[in-house]
Amino acid sequence: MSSPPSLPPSPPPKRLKTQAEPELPVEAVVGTQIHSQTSAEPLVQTALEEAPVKALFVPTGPSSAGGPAGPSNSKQKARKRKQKRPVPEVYSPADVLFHDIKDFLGKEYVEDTLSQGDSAWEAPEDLHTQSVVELRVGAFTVSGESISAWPQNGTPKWAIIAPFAHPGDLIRAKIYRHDRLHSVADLVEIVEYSETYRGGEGDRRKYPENGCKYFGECGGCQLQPLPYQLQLAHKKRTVQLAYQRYFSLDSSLLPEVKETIPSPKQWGYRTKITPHFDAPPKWSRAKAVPPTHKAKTNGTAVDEEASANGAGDGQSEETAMNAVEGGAGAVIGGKGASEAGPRKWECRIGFERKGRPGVMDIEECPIATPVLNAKLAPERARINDTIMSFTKGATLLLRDSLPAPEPLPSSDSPFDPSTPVLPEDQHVAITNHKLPVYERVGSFLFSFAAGSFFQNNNSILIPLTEYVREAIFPSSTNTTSMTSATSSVDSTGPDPANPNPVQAAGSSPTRPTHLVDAYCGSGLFGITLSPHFERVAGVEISQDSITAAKKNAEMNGLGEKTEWLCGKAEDIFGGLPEKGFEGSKSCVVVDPPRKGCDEPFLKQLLDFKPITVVYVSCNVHTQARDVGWFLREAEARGVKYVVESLRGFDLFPQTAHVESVAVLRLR
Ligand SMILES: C[S@@+](CC[C@H](N)C(=O)[O-])C[C@H]1O[C@@H](n2cnc3c(N)ncnc32)[C@H](O)[C@@H]1O
Repeated sequence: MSSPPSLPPSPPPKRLKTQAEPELPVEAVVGTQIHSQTSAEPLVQTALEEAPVKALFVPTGPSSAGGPAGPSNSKQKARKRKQKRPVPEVYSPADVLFHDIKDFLGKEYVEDTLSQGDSAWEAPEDLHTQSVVELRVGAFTVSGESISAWPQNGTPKWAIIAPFAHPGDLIRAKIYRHDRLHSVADLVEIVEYSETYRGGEGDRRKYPENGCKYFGECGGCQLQPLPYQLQLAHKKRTVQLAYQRYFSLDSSLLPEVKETIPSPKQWGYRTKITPHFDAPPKWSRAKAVPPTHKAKTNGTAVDEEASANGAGDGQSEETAMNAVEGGAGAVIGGKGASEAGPRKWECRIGFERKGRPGVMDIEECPIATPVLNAKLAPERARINDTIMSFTKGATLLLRDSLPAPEPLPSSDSPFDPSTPVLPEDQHVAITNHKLPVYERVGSFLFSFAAGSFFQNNNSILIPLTEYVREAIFPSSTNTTSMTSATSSVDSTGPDPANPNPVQAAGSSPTRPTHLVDAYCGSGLFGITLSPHFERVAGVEISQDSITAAKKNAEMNGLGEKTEWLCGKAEDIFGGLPEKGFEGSKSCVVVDPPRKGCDEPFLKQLLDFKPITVVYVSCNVHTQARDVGWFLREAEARGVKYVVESLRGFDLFPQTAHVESVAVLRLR
């Protein structure tokens, strides 16, 4: 059992007053540009000329530490020649960014430049790494960074990406890297805050007390400075752009993207956090106690994998030195520094920094639930006490759980849905990835291993599963789909007005009686939607997840009604027909990992030919690709599916992430 949470809730009160805040000017999002220019002054300033930079934002680029300014010297040139210039993998964040750049600079210009070979990689002559430039920001990228044109006067030929700035802001930014048709920069200063887009007292960048104290340095929560309604609008735009870019069929086949469904909790919602730390560099360990174990031997609280930074010893050292140069203070005193005393390495436990390697120290994370924040302090102390024994970096796991129910519900004595919902201050934090976590979703209780997948924002799971139900049974939702998805916070059980919707639907040939939960994990959709179906099957590739789903079904008294099938990727639907599941009476919920569905899966889905497909996705870009593929392949077989609705769900407020739900119906 963990100690009770002691941290106060973190939401900044001012931020919640969104009614009076401006609508998102859609043209300010990628796709349209603002190339306004207020100053006739030269907009480029090299680091040599530069006045001392006030550290408004922590510089993020790896080269921020300093170094020669201005035109490349011969070493730099040689390095440039050798530099590999990989074109980003399609659907990756870098590919999405390149689409942003393409939209911003103009498709024709970009395609023309790309066709000329290497010129897309050659930065304009007046733009050097280490130079500080003044920019009027033109747009937002999908990931929530700013994009500005270069040159600022005249036809834009190059884009500059800088964090933490908004369309319309006038900023100073320090270039640290060139890439294909763009440079990446640190934000040095906001000279003028855009009033149209943001501005006012609520602007967290002006009033840092309004938000997370790590904003400006931490790599997470990029959208945090935006009022919540603008975050939702940004995510709607992300869904629209993803389908414009990756759908591959005519856009007339798509409905308008609906408003993003908000998260009931915008702070303190995250039920799982995974802070990590680097191992101490060799030089710091030399004088300390010799290592007694590797991270891997700690089988409880530390994830067995090395840290997400992948930092081995050498890399840790480099990271630490970067940190001292960048002023983050991980190392005190330089090599052999006598005045400052012997150099000392400090352990940092937290998350990735924005735009630079290494971990930043985090004492609290305001998007995490209170019990996780309360547990973070003792976990950090425990690692700090033993840090010299780690030869590899590692990742901690903290997961919010209900206390284990006593007795544990079973098929003989299932979970009682009338059990009161426990208040948050009675939750516990689980740190061993093998231990079970318990979560309540409406009338159902779920259990899964702490290290396995479960959605990380419990507060939105009822609206999400309700929305999926309403999408499957549209006749009952003509007027209520939006309201009930946003307001139903108490239970996902049978509709009291229509307690047996399957029988009530009676003879309707298009009303599914069977549900297939594909990529079912521990059974979230299959179990929460079970009251509305005669039979439910979950299919999955992971045996552990299937075991958890089966147990969850039994715990909730659904053992008889449900089937949980562990399938091979190439035969994932194989076991369904013999269990009585036919496409003509089924709907399928599809919820794959970020890489989306593979072709064998989609082919099997098409062979199955369900009445409705509800595709829930944590990566709208691969979802757009898959939906396009599915419609095209169906058409080729003479089968017609239509995309009935598209909409984002805000599972991760303050971040740029959007969960997307597409509803496809057989015609
Ligand atoms: C995003 S999770 C969704 C889990 C579940 N629907 C939920 O909401 O909790 C994706 C799941 O897909 C499973 N998976 C990955 N590849 C698969 C495949 N080729 N076929 C079936 N399931 C797969 C993973 O094991 C994981 O449980």
